[in-house]
Amino acid sequence: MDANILGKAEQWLHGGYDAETVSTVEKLIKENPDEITDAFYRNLEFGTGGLRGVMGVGTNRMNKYTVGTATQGFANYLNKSFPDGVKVAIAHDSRNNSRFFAEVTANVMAANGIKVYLFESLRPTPELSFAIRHLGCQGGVVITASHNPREYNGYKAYWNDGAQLVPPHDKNVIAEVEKIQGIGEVKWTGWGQNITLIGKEMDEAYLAMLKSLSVYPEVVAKQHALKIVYTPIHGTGITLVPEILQRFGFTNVHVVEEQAKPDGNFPTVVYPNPEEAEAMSIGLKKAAELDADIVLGTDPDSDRVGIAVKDHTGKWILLNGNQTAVLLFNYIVEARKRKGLSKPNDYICKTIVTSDLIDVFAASNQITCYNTLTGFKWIADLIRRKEDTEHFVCGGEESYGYMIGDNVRDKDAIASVAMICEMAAYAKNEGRSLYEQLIDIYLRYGFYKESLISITKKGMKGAEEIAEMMTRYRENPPTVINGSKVVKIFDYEQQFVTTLATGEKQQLDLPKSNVLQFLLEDGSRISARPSGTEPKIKFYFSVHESLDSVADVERVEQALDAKVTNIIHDMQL
Ligand SMILES: O=P([O-])(O)O[C@H]1O[C@H](COP(=O)(O)O)[C@@H](O)[C@H](O)[C@H]1O
Ligand SMILES: [Mg+2]
Repeated sequence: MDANILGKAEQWLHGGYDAETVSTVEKLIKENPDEITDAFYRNLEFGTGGLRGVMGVGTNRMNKYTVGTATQGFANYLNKSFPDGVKVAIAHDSRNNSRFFAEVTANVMAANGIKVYLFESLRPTPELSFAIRHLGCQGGVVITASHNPREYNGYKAYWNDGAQLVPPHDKNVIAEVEKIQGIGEVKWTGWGQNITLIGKEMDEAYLAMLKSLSVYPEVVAKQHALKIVYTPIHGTGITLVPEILQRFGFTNVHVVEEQAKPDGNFPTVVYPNPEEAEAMSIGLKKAAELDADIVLGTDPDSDRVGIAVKDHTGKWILLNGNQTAVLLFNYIVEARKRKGLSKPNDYICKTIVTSDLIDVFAASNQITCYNTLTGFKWIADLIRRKEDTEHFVCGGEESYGYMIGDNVRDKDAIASVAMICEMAAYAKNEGRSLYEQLIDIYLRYGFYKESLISITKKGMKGAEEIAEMMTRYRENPPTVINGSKVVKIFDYEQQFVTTLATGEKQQLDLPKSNVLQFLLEDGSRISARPSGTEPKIKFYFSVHESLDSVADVERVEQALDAKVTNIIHDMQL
């Protein structure tokens, strides 16, 4: 075992750690050097969605000590940044230990003289973002590892605009954390001082804001019986999704009972992630039994939502995040036009790994579409930078996250569920399904097909392998993929795009990030990046063709599927 790592682990044998932690570390040092290596080789770092790690002992794990130390660092930074006084809001999801970590966080913040608003029980992440703005807080925290597997937990940290920390704040918080010499420097106990429990009143304010997003309440009133199946997948969605659907006017909502109870063991699923077909399977079964119109599932902290609809043959299909995003954007942009609400400085926003179809849609509708790095914090950052000059309409990304309006500065599955159901009701009222609506979008702008491959590589060794894969692609990029020439390479780490035919390099106007994209002559786009939330490398594929008639859907779809298969083969994945 590396002597440095062992040294770090041995520090946990003294210095005030509790007896159970000490004996666990002792045992692991003797019996499981691999686990000690992974648990201590680094400190938890801010990734795409905050700190995230497996729960257990160690500096690279989620436990009372890493949560407390992170909070002490965050508190120090907040106190320095806002010398006139600091207020924070704290929430948590349904994961094991989430309440405990939320209370640790509240204690440490309060002990540092910070006024704390702690949600009395589990709540969706977007409500926390809303609460920060509503209460005029300078910061906030949600204890959640979102859709990660059950052994994980995490720490989403927010700034005063209700958005997750972006540079320089994330780096500055980490710098403060690194100054902390030992757990003795953490002020652990602030209970009784400065902690106010919040709940019902905040729910009411948030629900009222959500209700104001509705564009066609009169259509929902007509189509109130739209048959909706909803699963919270054992997460926080149960606290507000049925309520907002009722307030929007829907009367035929069926919650998947087997997955209604919040439970950090997520007993009915392998991964509590609506991106996984398996997590949606009980909902789909129920929908088939009921002959429902739509199925929706939210992740444990209710910031992402997956949906399923029926195709033209009546078969249930799961839509991916790109498809849902384009449907939703199309609905909102068209509705704004029809109602005369559009403004010349309206814009929409998505991430660089989200379908180019949205750029095409935006250009055809004379609305600006901005692209940011992966991570909703970057969309929120853009909104803040443009809030005095441009008007944000909606944003979204391929990983099942969407945001409507800017009252919440993180993706919001509560708002999304309500608006997706309103969109389905609107389509139904026009005598069409969401599937038909999607095909119509393809007819207008092109048939785009996206798919994602994630390769899991765990631990220190896995992280090194992922870094090596990225270096290989960077140093030895493919020149032809599936018979189509690579025409441009976007390297977001080096911050330039190279046109291969001329060798010309152009600057990319985004912060540095380890992402590579290959654009092919036929318009296909392949992106590669290490995940910032899980030990994975992700490859995104996007291919497209024009679609001339509904009768062609099957043929074009097969051709696009074949294209993706060939690309994956040529990339040797
Ligand atoms: O995990 P969540 O739902 O909090 O969401 C977070 O992580 C997702 C996955 O990130 P990565 O591809 O780096 O794993 C991002 O797409 C998302 O924008 C971010 O807010
Ligand atoms: Mg989530």
